[in-house]
Amino acid sequence: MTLSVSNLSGGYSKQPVLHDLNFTIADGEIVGLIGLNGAGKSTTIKHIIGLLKPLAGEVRINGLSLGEDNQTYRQAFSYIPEMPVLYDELTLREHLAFTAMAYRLDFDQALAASRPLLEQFRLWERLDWLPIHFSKGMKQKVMIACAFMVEASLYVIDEPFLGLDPLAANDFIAMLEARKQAGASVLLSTHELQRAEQYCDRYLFLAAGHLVADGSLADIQAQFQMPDANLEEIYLHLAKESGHALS
Ligand SMILES: Nc1ncnc2c1ncn2[C@@H]1O[C@H](COP(=O)(O)OP(=O)(O)OP(=O)(O)O)[C@@H](O)[C@H]1O
Repeated sequence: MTLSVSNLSGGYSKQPVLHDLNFTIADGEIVGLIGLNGAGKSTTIKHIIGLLKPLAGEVRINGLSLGEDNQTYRQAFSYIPEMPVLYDELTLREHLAFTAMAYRLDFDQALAASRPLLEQFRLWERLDWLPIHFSKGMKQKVMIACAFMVEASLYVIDEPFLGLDPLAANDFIAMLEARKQAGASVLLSTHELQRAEQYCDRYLFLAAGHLVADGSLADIQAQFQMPDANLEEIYLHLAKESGHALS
C-alpha cells in the first residue's frame, strides 16, 4: 500500500476542515480527488505532503508516517502544486539541479533521464532560461519536469491541467500512465471530470471535508444508483442532492 490516510481530521486552525477521512492508494493506482471549490482537496494534499499537521489521525506513505522518518517520507513522494512555484533568479537547469539535490540524485543522470520529457515539452533548448521568460503553461511544465525527474513511489498533484495546452495535457497523461506501469501511485485533484475518466482507476469525492464516495466509476454508479451516468453527471447529481452543500 503506497498511501494510507486513517481517521484524518485537520485544517488550518483548531476548527477542522477535514473530517475523519479514511482512504488508501495501492501501488500502481491513479486516483482522482474530486470536489467543489472549497471541498478540501488542497487541504487533504497539504496534510499528505506534511505542510499541515493532523488534528487527529495519520497519513502513511509506504507504511511510514512523517514523524517516524521525515527524510524517507519526504523522498517517497513528488509533488506538483496548483500554482507554479519558481525561483526568479534560478534558470530551468538550476531548478532541476535543485530538485536533484533535494532528492539526492546524480544530476547528470537525472537530467539525461528527463531529456525526452523536456524535449516533449519543448524545454530542452530553454534550460538556461529564467522563469520570467516562461509563459504560464511553460512554468507549469517546469514544475512537472521537476516532479517527474524523481522516480517517486507517490505523485501528489494539485490541479495539473491549469495552463497546459491540449498537447501538453495528453503528454502529461501519457507520463502518468508510464509511471503507473512502473508501479508508482498517483493522487491528483482535478475539476476536469471528463478527462479524469480517461486515466483514473478510482475517485475520491470530497464534500465539505467529508469523503462521500470512494471507488471506480462502476462502484460509484452503483452507490448512487446511476448505472449509465458518467462521472460529471454523478457529481452534479450529488451537488444538487445536497442542496449545494458540497462546498
Ligand atoms: N490557508 C488557509 N487558511 C484558512 N482556511 C483555509 C486556507 N486554505 C483553505 N482554507 C479553507 O479550507 C477549506 C477547504 O479549502 P481547499 O483549498 O482545501 O479546497 P479545494 O477543494 O482545494 O478547493 P478548490 O477547488 O477551490 O481549489 C475552505 O473552506 C477554505 O476556505
